[in-house]
Amino acid sequence: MEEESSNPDVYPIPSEYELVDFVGSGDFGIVVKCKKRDTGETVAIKVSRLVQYATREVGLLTICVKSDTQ
Ligand SMILES: Nc1ncnc2c1ncn2[C@@H]1O[C@H](COP(=O)(O)OP(=O)(O)OP(=O)(O)O)[C@@H](O)[C@H]1O
Repeated sequence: MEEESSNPDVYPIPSEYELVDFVGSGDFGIVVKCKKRDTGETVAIKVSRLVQYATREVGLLTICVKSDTQ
């Protein structure tokens, strides 16, 4: 039986995206392959289990992007 944490149906995907496939899961959430409905662009969306995890990861990625562009 599929583990609940690996089931994309239990996670919200923004309505402008269509769910294509489940990609993988980490300690803090899942990653799904999606297609943007208006442009057809393929993207990976990470859905964190808790908003605190998302906030922390966005903060860390922001630091990485800033460091990379300096
Ligand atoms: N942008 C991406 N494109 C394609 N696959 C991705 C992308 N981001 C993550 N993945 C896949 O989804 C899986 C889960 O990613 P996730 O970031 O949730 O966990 P992780 O990389 O194992 O780290 P952690 O457990 O610390 O969160 C990854 O192992 C990888 O296979």
